[in-house]
Amino acid sequence: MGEAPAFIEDDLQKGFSNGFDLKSKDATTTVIGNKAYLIGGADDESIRVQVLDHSRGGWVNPTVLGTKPKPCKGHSAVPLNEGRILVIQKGSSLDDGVWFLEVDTQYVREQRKIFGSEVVAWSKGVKGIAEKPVVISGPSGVGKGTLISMLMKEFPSMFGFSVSHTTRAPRNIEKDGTHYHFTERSVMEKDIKDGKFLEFASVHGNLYGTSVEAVEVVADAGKRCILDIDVQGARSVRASSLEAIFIFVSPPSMEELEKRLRARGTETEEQILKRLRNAQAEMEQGKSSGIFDHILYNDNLEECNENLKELLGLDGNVTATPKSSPYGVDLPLDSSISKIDQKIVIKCGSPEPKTAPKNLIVLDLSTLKGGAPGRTRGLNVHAIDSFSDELNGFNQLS
Ligand SMILES: Nc1nc2c(ncn2[C@@H]2O[C@H](COP(=O)(O)OP(=O)(O)O)[C@@H](O)[C@H]2O)c(=O)[nH]1
Ligand SMILES: Nc1ncnc2c1ncn2[C@@H]1O[C@H](COP(=O)(O)OP(=O)(O)O)[C@@H](O)[C@H]1O
Repeated sequence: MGEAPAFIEDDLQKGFSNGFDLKSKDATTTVIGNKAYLIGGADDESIRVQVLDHSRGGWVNPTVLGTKPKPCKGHSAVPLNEGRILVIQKGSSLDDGVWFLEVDTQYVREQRKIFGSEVVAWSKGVKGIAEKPVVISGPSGVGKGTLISMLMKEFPSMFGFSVSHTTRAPRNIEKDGTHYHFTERSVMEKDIKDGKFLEFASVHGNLYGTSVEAVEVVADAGKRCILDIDVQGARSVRASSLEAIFIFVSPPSMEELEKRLRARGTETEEQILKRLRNAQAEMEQGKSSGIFDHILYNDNLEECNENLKELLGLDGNVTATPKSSPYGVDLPLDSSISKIDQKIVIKCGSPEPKTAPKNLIVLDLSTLKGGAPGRTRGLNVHAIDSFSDELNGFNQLS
């Protein structure tokens, strides 16, 4: 950050004069350390990013991960720290226009090792913090799906289901996009390689996985996410940056588990035997791996449902967390931006108290959570006028 090193200035000049593929006049250049990040122009229907890396001998097209912003009518870019650039899209609504380009966060560093090349990752800025997701694991036939359905039926506005991807064939009653995203193995493998999955595992001979988007859309809807995933998946989530509550559902006995699995009547004999064999290992791992915060015994279904609600703090009078309301503010086309500590001030138009009483937008970044490959949550935004006491310290503003 700060002044660009002289060689970067040189290379930037060369980059432009060499006609490096920079078509947009709205592009910005942000220097962090020994690299410059050129943001602007369209690429695959998203904003293009190019990196000037002196140690690699010039401009490189990085692998761009995360959910990408659509091209816009210009943007402002502000380096926040060594790892992230704040990008504010002009002319969009505040709900859609605040983005973070991660250039050296832990996630980006990990992905750089995997790809063996330059990596940057986009993450959308979102208001409010999501409640901790609930991970539910347990052997096939123990009653996970039944318990989750009961919970979602009783608290429809509170919980949302993380719809996994799987390569297994749909059962009769299962709908694509509701129970699972049924998918081809080759497509899913490519998406895994492209970093679109939070976790994945091979279970009973099929590939299953939770996409980053599956969890984020539930949180976007202001709901608490429930994941029904196997023990390997739970272990991966435990090791990830997603903070969750981990619950293992245990059957009263292996005989009862077999009875339920057979009574459900959705698997062939061969599949049932495979699931029962895998159940042994899952039970051992579930009870001793240290992954799970709670073990729930599903003997009597009603009792188990009550115990699950108690674990989730739903046994008293509860009200759903209200969904955060949209900002209802548009980011101006013509604006200037200042940063002090963890606050950003966007100055819109002229500071006329009568005609533009709330002409400044303040983004408080001190409570940010999450990040690429998912959303960056906890953005705190409000509008003030330029005579507000809150501006003390924003001496860059004229
Ligand atoms: N790791 C992982 N496991 C999953 C995912 N979705 C489902 N599973 C697990 O895959 C296993 C098989 O699920 P399914 O085919 O629906 O059969 P069922 O458990 O017998 O209903 C279960 O243990 C699920 O919890 C996922 O996205 N990731
Ligand atoms: N406590 C219980 N007692 C008896 N049957 C149960 C109980 N819980 C679930 N079941 C039944 O067991 C079968 C397997 O349940 P399901 O929710 O599909 O399991 P999972 O999602 O863990 O594979 C279903 O037919 C369900 O109705």
